[in-house]
Amino acid sequence: MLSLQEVKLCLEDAGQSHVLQFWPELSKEERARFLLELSQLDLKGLQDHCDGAAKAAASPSTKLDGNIEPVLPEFIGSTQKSDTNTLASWESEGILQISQNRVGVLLLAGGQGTRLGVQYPKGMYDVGLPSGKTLYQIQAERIHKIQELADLKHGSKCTVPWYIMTSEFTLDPTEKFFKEHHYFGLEPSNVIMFEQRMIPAVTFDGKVILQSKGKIAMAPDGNGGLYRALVDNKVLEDMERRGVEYLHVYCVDNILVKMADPVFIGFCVSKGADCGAKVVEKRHPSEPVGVVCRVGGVHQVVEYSEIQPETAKLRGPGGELVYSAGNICNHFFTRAFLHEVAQKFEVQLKQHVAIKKVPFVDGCGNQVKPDKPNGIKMEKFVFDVFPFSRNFVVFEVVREDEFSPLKNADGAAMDTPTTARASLLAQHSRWARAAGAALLDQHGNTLPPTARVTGESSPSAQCEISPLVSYFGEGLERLLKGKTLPTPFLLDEKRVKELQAL
Ligand SMILES: CC(=O)N[C@H]1[C@@H](OP(=O)(O)OP(=O)(O)OC[C@H]2O[C@@H](n3ccc(=O)[nH]c3=O)[C@H](O)[C@@H]2O)O[C@H](CO)[C@@H](O)[C@@H]1O
Repeated sequence: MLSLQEVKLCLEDAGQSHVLQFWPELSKEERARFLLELSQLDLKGLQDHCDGAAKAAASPSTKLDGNIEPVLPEFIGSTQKSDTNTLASWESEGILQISQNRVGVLLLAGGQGTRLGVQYPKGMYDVGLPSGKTLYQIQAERIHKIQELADLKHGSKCTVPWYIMTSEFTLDPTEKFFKEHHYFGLEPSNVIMFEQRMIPAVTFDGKVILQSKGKIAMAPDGNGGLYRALVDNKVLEDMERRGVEYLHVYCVDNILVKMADPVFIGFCVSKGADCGAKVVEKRHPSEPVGVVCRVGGVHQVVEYSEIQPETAKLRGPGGELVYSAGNICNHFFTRAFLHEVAQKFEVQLKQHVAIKKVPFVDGCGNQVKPDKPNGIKMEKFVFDVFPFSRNFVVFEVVREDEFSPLKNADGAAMDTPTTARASLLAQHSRWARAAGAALLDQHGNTLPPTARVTGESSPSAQCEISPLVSYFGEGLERLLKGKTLPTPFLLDEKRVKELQAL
């Protein structure tokens, strides 16, 4: 730990002496805590960080759109446009890799979930399913199931390790939650939590913001902080020790996420890709999803906050959006590629500017909750490594099967607890019907097949199938064929036993 004198000098050099302006007022404990926090900061790089943030916020964002082109078809695989044999071969390849312990999953869970408006990590959210399961539980159970499917097919006893990137905001509650729930039946040593770095928020004139008299306002360094965090926490070494060659990286809030999706993994492995992204067709030009495209001939994602509206609105001859490859934050990486990124490219990753309302303490020591944006947070994005890939592929999937994110609180038009719940129940109703079941409403009337859920509508049937019973609709026919099922219907392991006993 640095001494107060050393910290003082560094802050002076960085033009940030105001950080210690309330030092005389702090208690002994507060001083010790603050000094520790300041010692852990990159004080040498502080001036560059502050100047860079102020400059980036002041300059208009670089307009990429002149150079933008869609991804060429030869780089795109698709679940909808491929025949059953091809899909089956990708799935087999993925399952084989999983059975050989070569696949891991990595959850990006360091975000603050501001839009959803909860004070706890988003993964702990319960969207109101009949089972009451949280996003974390659903994800854990899908890991269980995919391991089981691989073991059944190959006679293995495999593990899909679950790496979870948290931040100062999410680590403690996430750890506690997993402990309280006994890691949802997973082996704790196969659930590896690690923390991303935090960086100071800065005012428009390049000054570090004090959140309180003895604390700097810090924010996670964006989900692209992953690459530094992999090194800081020796995650790549852990992957190597376990023999994990392929990683499925995903964001926390998509209730339909297919953990270690064997079809996606199999597709990427068959193509010899080092990096891949799953996409869905964008619904409308202003949908808040990034667009996978090429800029100056190089694959990358142009984030929804950075694309020009005129570009987003462009349509092809058939009326389809030209930039329709909507990023769903589900990425494939080889360990070798991640290693190269960590060694060579991490420092080159672009910094994105987010202008936010950051609570602060003013010069007189008053706590202020600003009503308009006052601070700059710099973030790196997880997909900004795509340009460094030598063999990048895109995998197009069906929205109804794979993407329904939880971003906003109920009341918003889309991506809410209600729409997430509706998407999952509609998918499970489709599975039950495809397996040959009829679903009945409370009055005993047969419910019509669920319309394609657009996110806004409610499904007609409350049918939930535990991931411990089925991962993607498989294995249901022997249980449900010819059955008439009153809803709400919850197919969990207990119910399976009852059905088998009939
Ligand atoms: C930068 C990025 O990936 N943007 C994608 C993200 O946008 P979106 O703006 O929705 O991204 P979020 O803020 O939800 O973050 C995505 C994920 O990254 C995690 N996180 C975020 C910040 C951080 O410092 N640390 C961290 O781990 C979050 O916990 C979350 O799991 O998802 C959309 C799909 O739903 C995509 O269309 C966007 O292109």
